[in-house]
Amino acid sequence: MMRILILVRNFVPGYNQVINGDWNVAAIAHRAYDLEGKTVGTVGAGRIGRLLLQRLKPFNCNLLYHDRLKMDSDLESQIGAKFEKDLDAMLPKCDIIVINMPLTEKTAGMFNKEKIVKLKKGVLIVNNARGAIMDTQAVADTCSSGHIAGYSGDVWFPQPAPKDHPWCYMPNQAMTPHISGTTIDAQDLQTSFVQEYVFFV
Ligand SMILES: NC(=O)c1ccc[n+]([C@@H]2O[C@H](COP(=O)([O-])OP(=O)(O)OC[C@H]3O[C@@H](n4cnc5c(N)ncnc54)[C@H](O)[C@@H]3O)[C@@H](O)[C@H]2O)c1
Repeated sequence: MMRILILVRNFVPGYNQVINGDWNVAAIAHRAYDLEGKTVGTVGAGRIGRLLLQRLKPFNCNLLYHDRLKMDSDLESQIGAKFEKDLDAMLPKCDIIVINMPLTEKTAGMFNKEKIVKLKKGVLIVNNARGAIMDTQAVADTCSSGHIAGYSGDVWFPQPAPKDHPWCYMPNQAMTPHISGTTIDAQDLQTSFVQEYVFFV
């Protein structure tokens, strides 16, 4: 959710302006949008994909999901997302695509140049899942050409990312190291799981 908002509102260049002592609102605003009314599609609607869709609901977006499995209709209507059986049919409808499926033999390199050009020109992509689901160079090239207007995630291939990884240098990226699961709260939770396990063995 945070990564979608960072891309939609063009947050990173604004942050960089403050660091550099600049003040140029127009330079940020010409690429900043409202999330309301945008079409957001998740590729994978398991635990993370569903939680994302639930969090997006109050933003009044048009929500789509592609998964191997359709949700039961009660859950689908509660979440307010429409199932798209055919991924290639969903891709051109989305202003924002979020990757929430596992890395498997089938999904490795799935988002290659051929797939990316099926996306709307100016699409924003958030990859929560695994870096290797994307074709690294295809993402860098299509960010540079402007077909992808913004790319964010914390997953890379390989990890740790080498200093010369193409995603470090491509325009309009909002990448971080792999930090999603390492908040203080998440570490506390992991510690309590380990303590519970040790107590029982
Ligand atoms: N960035 C991070 O720190 C971080 C943290 C947790 C998980 N992850 C990644 O996110 C992924 C999703 O996590 P989750 O907890 O939601 O997993 P999950 O298993 O609950 O959900 C994955 C969903 O993807 C679907 N899926 C599998 N193969 C597919 C395909 N080929 N096409 C379309 N859908 C497909 C499954 O049916 C399932 O609904 C994980 O596999 C993991 O790689 C990343």
